[in-house]
Amino acid sequence: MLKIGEYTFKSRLFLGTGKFPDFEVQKEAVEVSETEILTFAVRRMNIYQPDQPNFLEMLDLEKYKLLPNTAGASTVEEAVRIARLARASNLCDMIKVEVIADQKTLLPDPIATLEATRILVKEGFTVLPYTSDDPVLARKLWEAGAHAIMPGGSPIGSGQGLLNPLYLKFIIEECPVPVIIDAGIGSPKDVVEAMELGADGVLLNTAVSRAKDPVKMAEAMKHAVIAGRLGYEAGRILKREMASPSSPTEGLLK
Ligand SMILES: CC(=O)[C@@H](O)[C@H](O)COP(=O)(O)O
Repeated sequence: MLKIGEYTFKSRLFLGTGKFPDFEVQKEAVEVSETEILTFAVRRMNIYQPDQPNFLEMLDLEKYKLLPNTAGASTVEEAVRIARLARASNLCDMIKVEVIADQKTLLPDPIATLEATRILVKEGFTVLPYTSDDPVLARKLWEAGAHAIMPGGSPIGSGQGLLNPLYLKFIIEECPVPVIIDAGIGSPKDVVEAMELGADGVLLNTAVSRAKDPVKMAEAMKHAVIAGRLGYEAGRILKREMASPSSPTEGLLK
């Protein structure tokens, strides 16, 4: 079971809801993934235009915990305002803090992310900051009270997988709260790698929504999370340079 703040989840797959070809495919992909946590940009919601179509209306919201995110924010003030707006709209008190510093790399602003995290923790939110793979910053975030840390595998939407598994491992080993690898996942192989490193979960969007068959990919990601977690818990063998026969020959009659 995955525990974040006061919430408990069976699934360790967090699914983003952007860029699906249409609502039907999105609904099917979400269902088949068996995710329990859906993230979406508050700015993308039609909070101001309730008459406009809204993908949340397609889903059985009893089955999912919503994780609004502050995508689109580039300052502390914007991120905090978006989080408050999400809570005031009864979306959820969990918030993924995303403060983007650079439009080319979509890398997060470390200082603003830390500051927004401090403010939102004090206001009683369950806070999950999206961060880079910097272990020092990750420490500062959980010291500030973040309920989970979400380091990026590689730039958002790039599908490059885990560029710095060593630093991600440092974060995972030190962090006393769950670590969710967020962004840059390209295929189920990347998910297995993240989970085998010991990540508590993965958050992905583009790899599913832009796959040739998003529904099939959502199912593949579900299995990858389970396989990677099982592999981590089972404990892999050590890598060795030399071969070692699968059927030991010692003790056999000559
Ligand atoms: C949906 C969301 O929160 C994204 O900002 C997230 O970081 C996913 O990134 P990918 O699209 O690379 O999976």
